[in-house]
Amino acid sequence: MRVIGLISGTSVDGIDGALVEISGSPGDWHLELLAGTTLPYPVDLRSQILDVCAGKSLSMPELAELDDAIATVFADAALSLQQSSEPAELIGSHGQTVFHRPPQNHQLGYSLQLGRGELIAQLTGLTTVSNFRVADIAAGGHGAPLVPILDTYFLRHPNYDRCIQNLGGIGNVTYVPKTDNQILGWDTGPGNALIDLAVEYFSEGAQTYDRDGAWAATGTPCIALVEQWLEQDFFQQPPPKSTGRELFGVDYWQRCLREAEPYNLSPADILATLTELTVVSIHHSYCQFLPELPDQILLCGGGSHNHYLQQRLQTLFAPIPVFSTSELGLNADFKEAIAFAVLAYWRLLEIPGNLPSVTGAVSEVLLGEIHPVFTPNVIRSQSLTLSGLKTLRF
Ligand SMILES: Nc1ncnc2c1ncn2[C@@H]1O[C@H](COP(=O)(O)OP(=O)(O)OP(=O)(O)O)[C@@H](O)[C@H]1O
Ligand SMILES: CC(=O)N[C@H]1[C@@H]2OC[C@@H](O2)[C@@H](O)[C@@H]1O[C@H](C)C(=O)O
Repeated sequence: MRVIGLISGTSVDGIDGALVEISGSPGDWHLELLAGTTLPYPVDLRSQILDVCAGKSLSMPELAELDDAIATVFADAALSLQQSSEPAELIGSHGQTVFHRPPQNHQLGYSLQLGRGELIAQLTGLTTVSNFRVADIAAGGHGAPLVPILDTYFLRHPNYDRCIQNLGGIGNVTYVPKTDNQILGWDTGPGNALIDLAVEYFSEGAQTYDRDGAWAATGTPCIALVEQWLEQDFFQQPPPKSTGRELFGVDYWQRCLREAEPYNLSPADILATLTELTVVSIHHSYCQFLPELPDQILLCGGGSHNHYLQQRLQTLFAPIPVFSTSELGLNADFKEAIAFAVLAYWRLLEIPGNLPSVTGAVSEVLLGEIHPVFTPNVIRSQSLTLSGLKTLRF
């Protein structure tokens, strides 16, 4: 089946879309990436989303308008993906996280993704699965990270214990041992979110990220500050754990800037220090929470293009090799989008998509809500599901 996966992550840079041909059966899935695209958000919409992530209040009508504006851009990404390829049959849309609160004590977590699936279905004419995190949260889990199940199926190696490290706005790891031992995974802390905020501040809005890590590479990290920041509770907390811009967002960045003042650091030094926080927090969490260090570290997400960050990881983890999932055939830029295509497909097949050993949920659950396409007097998705039933032996 040809499925489109869509996501905008915590960097809020735009919608990553992947058109994927999925075939096979449980235990023997096959994936082919037919097309990938990144559609940047319109500047105004991006700044509205970032304001909401930073705590700005919205009235209910404003919330509805924002939800639909995001859904419309997601639908545009799905439509543009099909312009030069055969049409898709299904969409899995993660949406845009604007608020994430992990579960605490006996209080359920809360995670809100905007860009409603029913509007994407209407605008694209394709059945759309969305709201992937809520079922895991209802089962007591964090609802994140969800991509580890994809890593498990597609990146397990018989001879190597692997860590797959995503470097998005937030960083997260999947530990895939060579044996049938338990898969582990958690959010490691900041990925690029603080680096992006610093670049935007120091370039007075002219740049939004440190391309290839070139700016940070001209600075020197302040190790005393990194050690001070690493003492924070989140880094010491054992998995399951998840986080977001609520913690590693604007307030955190402003605190970093204040705490850097006594050290008289240049912008390049501050960028190198924030990059070092990402690197050291990853190393610290592997050393603390893995049964043993892996044989290989595979990078994905936009931060895998940051050469300085990659070199610092390589130096800290030497002699463990650090390289991109793209080198193994799983596109590092579209892996998350691919994952939501796969999860949508599994939702139709009624295959659970969460890993309780990662999210902390009490059980496996079906992820995602199915939004059919309603045309006058006909529910289009029924024919899709019925033909699916035949070929997939529902
Ligand atoms: N060439 C590059 N050099 C350095 N950094 C880069 C480069 N390309 C992308 N990035 C970084 O990657 C970020 C986007 O990464 P990605 O799209 O994986 O994040 P995301 O999906 O929004 O986040 P998350 O995975 O946390 O949900 C950008 O904000 C930027 O900081
Ligand atoms: C709530 C939320 O959107 N979490 C994101 C975020 O970005 C990276 C990390 O934190 C990860 O836990 C998750 O996204 C990916 C797609 C996941 O669920 O695996």
